[in-house]
Amino acid sequence: MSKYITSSNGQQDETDYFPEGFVQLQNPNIELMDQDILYHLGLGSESHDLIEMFGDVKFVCMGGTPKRVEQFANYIMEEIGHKLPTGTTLQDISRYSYRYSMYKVGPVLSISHGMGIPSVGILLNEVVKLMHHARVQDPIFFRIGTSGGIGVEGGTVILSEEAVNDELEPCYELSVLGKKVRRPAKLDKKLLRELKSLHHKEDPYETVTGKTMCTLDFYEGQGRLDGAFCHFTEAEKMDYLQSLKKEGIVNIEMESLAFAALTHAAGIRSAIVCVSLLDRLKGDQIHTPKEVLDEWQMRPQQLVARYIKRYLQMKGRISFDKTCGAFTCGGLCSNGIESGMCKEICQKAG
Ligand SMILES: O=P(O)(O)O[C@@H]1C[C@H](O)[C@@H](CO)O1
Ligand SMILES: O=c1cc[nH]c(=O)[nH]1
Repeated sequence: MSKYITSSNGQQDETDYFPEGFVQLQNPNIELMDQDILYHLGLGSESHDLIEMFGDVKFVCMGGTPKRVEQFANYIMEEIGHKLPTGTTLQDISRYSYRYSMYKVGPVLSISHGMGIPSVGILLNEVVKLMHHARVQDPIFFRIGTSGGIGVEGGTVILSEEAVNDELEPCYELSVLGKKVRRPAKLDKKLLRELKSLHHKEDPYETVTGKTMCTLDFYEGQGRLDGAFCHFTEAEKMDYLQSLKKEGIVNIEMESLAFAALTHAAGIRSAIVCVSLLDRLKGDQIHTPKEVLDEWQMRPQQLVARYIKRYLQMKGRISFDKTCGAFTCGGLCSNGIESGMCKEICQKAG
């Protein structure tokens, strides 16, 4: 797996490899500190044994609301057959931060990120540091979200090929010391292909791929006519949304840029799986009944759960082939599973 380093000008080079897959921080100050307080998670590098608590994490799954991530934690627990110690229940590890919710189910962390780039950006800073302090190796991050589709029916699952800003650039811009720093908002292409291959033809919905536009607002910022403020016409809105469609934008949401850019900057493979709540070419308001929305929100969770299950199953099926002296994945490779994924697991087992 390629890893990235960021040079002092903020540009990324795909030239270096971080040792052993540990998550590296691009901040020399952290190692010099006596302790690192992950304030918004309610954790600290001295107050908690982060290696003991989180060292076995492989997947970090994020979504906007505390309810969704609690639901995902319970769902993935069922799916992977994870058993909690007798007499215990799932606990929100970050409950005393009163900001984000975090649940751990074996190798899976399920964390809420709130709404918008600032909220997901703060969280990602602390989760990347958590991965580093806990010495987690090669984690994979997913955003499990909701979005507005562009020419895409409500209930459709959308896998993001890349995240773009409202100028359609795959670039996350942040002001640092009063100067704009731009970071590429890249998602992992192989992970995207693997997720796409996990759509079943029996699934009662479509799974599509395309570009995701990330905005700073839900109303005017997404061309809605139904906010408290609106100074454009229906015709202007439709022209704008049609122009997005022509550019290959399939959905709009509010976190993808920071999510893609910060995971990429940290050398972490990531993917964004959102459900469309409506087709924005047909309206602005979300009329769909709550029970239907709840069912739709399960769809990205199901796809990510399939990926996690398959990954863990493959891990359990690794064996050593004495004839060729290599690790093989129990015949799975010849059954159409991406060889890169097998290699990654095999190398670890080796
Ligand atoms: O993950 P969620 O469902 O929070 O993502 C989208 C983008 C905004 O955070 C929010 C707007 O309703 O939904
Ligand atoms: O239209 C939508 C729906 C969900 N989330 C968004 O950001 N926009």
